[in-house]
Amino acid sequence: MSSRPALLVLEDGRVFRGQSFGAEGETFGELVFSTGMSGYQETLTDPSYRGQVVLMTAPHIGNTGWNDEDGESGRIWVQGFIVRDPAPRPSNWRSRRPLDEELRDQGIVGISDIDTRALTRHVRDRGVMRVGISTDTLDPQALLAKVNEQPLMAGADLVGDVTTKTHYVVPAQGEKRATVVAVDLGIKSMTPTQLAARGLEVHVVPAHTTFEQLMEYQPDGVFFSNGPGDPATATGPISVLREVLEAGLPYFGICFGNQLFGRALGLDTYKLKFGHRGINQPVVDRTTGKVEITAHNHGFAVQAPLDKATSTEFGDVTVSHVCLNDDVVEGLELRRDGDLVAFSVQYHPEAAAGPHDANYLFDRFADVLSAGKEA
Ligand SMILES: NC(=O)CC[C@H](N)C(=O)O
Repeated sequence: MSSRPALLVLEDGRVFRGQSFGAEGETFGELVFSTGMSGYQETLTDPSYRGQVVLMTAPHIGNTGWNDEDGESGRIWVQGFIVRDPAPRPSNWRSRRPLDEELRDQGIVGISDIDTRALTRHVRDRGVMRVGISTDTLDPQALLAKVNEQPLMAGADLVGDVTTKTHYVVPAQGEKRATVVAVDLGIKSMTPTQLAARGLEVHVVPAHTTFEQLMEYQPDGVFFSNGPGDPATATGPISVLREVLEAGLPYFGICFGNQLFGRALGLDTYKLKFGHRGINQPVVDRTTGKVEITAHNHGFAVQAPLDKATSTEFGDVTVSHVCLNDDVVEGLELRRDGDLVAFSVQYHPEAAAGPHDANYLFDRFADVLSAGKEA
């Protein structure tokens, strides 16, 4: 591992000095922290982290190395990576190479050996902000000047960077129950697999697909994935989603797909002070009162009244799930004449990395699709 010095400067001028970790060079982005004790490979490869520099609050990172199975996509998407204490040697039967080597191969600039607890507390107090990490510019004022030139996450339209260029099909496993179009706003590889495991034939399509193009696949329902950036900028997918709801097609959305659902229904989204990122966030299902431990990665959220339904042109929308830490909206349900027609969650039922408590939501979508086909 390199012992070259690296510098980290926050947009408010706070400075941390550490060691180069991963690639050498310079990088910028929005600094966010993840509290997951495990799952760094999934975090690094989650397309929703486009534009962000991720700090792991767990101090010892890299223990299980890098394997060929746990990636959520074909590459690392984070803009930079911050750890306290990198494991010098991976130890796991699936490990193919050390994390540091993989970061270097993919050109991801990181920093280690800094007080990640102090940095996390700073972000919790002041809110997320832009950051720069460099092994080249070791003068804080010079790096700060560059940090201040970077774009903000509010207003960032990043879906075009991560979406698939072409349509592809993930065939249904077992007997086919229905056809789904999954709009890729930054989809993770295991999400279509989870849908296919419920007997759904999944057509994954680029983010800019129009309603007419999407209907050519004759879907029984539509799915919108997770994705990076500010949901307010995704005006194209939002208007497609309004057409989907207008046509009465069942809908399921995850994370960004929850935020776009909210916006399609006329609700607002807003930026959280420091977001939710980790794999042990408690969420209550307000219908059953059951608590789920869930995986989160979101910096924006939907604004909706918790205690009453909001009537919209498409039906009545209610908040189905709420985060027990801070009452943030974590799920929405749209009913027409009492029947569930569309729903979404702000968290990650695909559970990569993370607990499987919320896996039932994929079953729920398959059931809504089957009910729609019978009607
Ligand atoms: N994982 C996601 O889909 C993230 C959605 C959005 N970019 C946010 O930060 O809130």
